[in-house]
Amino acid sequence: MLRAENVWHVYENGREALRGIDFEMGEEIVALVGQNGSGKTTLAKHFNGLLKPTKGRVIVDGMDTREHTVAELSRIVGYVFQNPEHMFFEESVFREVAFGPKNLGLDEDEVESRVRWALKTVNLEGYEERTPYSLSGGEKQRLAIACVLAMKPKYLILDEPTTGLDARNAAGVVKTIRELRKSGHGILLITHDMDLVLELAERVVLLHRGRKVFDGPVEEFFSLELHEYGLEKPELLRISEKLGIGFVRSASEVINVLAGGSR
Ligand SMILES: Nc1ncnc2c1ncn2[C@@H]1O[C@H](COP(=O)(O)OP(=O)(O)OP(=O)(O)O)[C@@H](O)[C@H]1O
Repeated sequence: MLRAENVWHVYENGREALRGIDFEMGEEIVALVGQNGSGKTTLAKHFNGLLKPTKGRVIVDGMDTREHTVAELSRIVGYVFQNPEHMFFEESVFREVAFGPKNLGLDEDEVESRVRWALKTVNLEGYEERTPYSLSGGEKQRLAIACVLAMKPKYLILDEPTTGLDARNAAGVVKTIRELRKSGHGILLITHDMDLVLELAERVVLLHRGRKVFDGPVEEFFSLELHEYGLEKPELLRISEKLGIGFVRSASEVINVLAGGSR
C-alpha cells in the first residue's frame, strides 16, 4: 500500500506545492491528474523518497519514507521519468536493463534472468544488442519501463508514458501497463492525456493548486466540470453523449451499442 497522510510539501523558495494530501493506493491503476503545477510530480516523488514531506507522513508498504533511503524505497516503488532517453547511458539495451539489478548486488545469473524477463514483459525481446539511442520513442519508453521493472518493484510510477508517441507506439505502452497490472503491480499514472485516463485508469485522483479535489471512479471523474481544472473531456465521451449512449470507455464499445449489442 502507498499512503500519504496529510502531506504538505513546501519547497525551499517557499512554494507550497502540496497542501494536506491524503491518498492511498494498492494493486490498481490510479491516474494522477491536474493542470501544470498542480503538484502531481511533487506528490509522486514522495513515494520513492526523492522528496520528504514538510508535514505529514508517507508510508510505503508499512515503511515511513523519512526512515528509509531512496535506494531502499526504489526496490518497492519504481519511477519511470518523463523523457526517459535522458537516463540511458549504456551502449546496449541488455546492459542498460542490467545496470539496476547489478547495483543491487545480484549474481550474474539472476541479473541475466531479470533482464530477459523485463525485456519480454515490455515486448523488447531481440533488442538486447541494440544501442538504446537507436530505438523509436515508444521502444525507448518501454526500455525505460524494463529498466525499472528489472528491480522488481511492486509499484510503478509512470510520468506521462505516452506523451509524444504515435498511436501505435502508445498502444504498445498501454498494453505493457495492462500486463503489469494483471501481474499484480500497482501503477500510478501521471498524465495530461484524458484519452489514456479513460482507456486505462481504474480510479482518478485530481489535484488542484496542491490540494486533492477529487478521488474516485473514472465515470464520476468525467462528470466533473473539467475545464475548471484546465482539463478537457475526451472526444470519445463527447461523441457518446451526443449519441445519447452515456459513458463508454472505448470506440469499440460505442460500435457495439450502436450495433444493438451489449457492452
Ligand atoms: N524544485 C522546486 N523548487 C521550487 N518550486 C518547485 C520545484 N519543483 C516544483 N515546484 C513548484 O511546485 C508546484 C508543483 O509542481 P509539480 O512539478 O509538482 O507540478 P505538476 O502537477 O507535476 O506539473 P506539470 O504538469 O507541469 O508537470 C509548481 O508551482 C512548481 O513551480
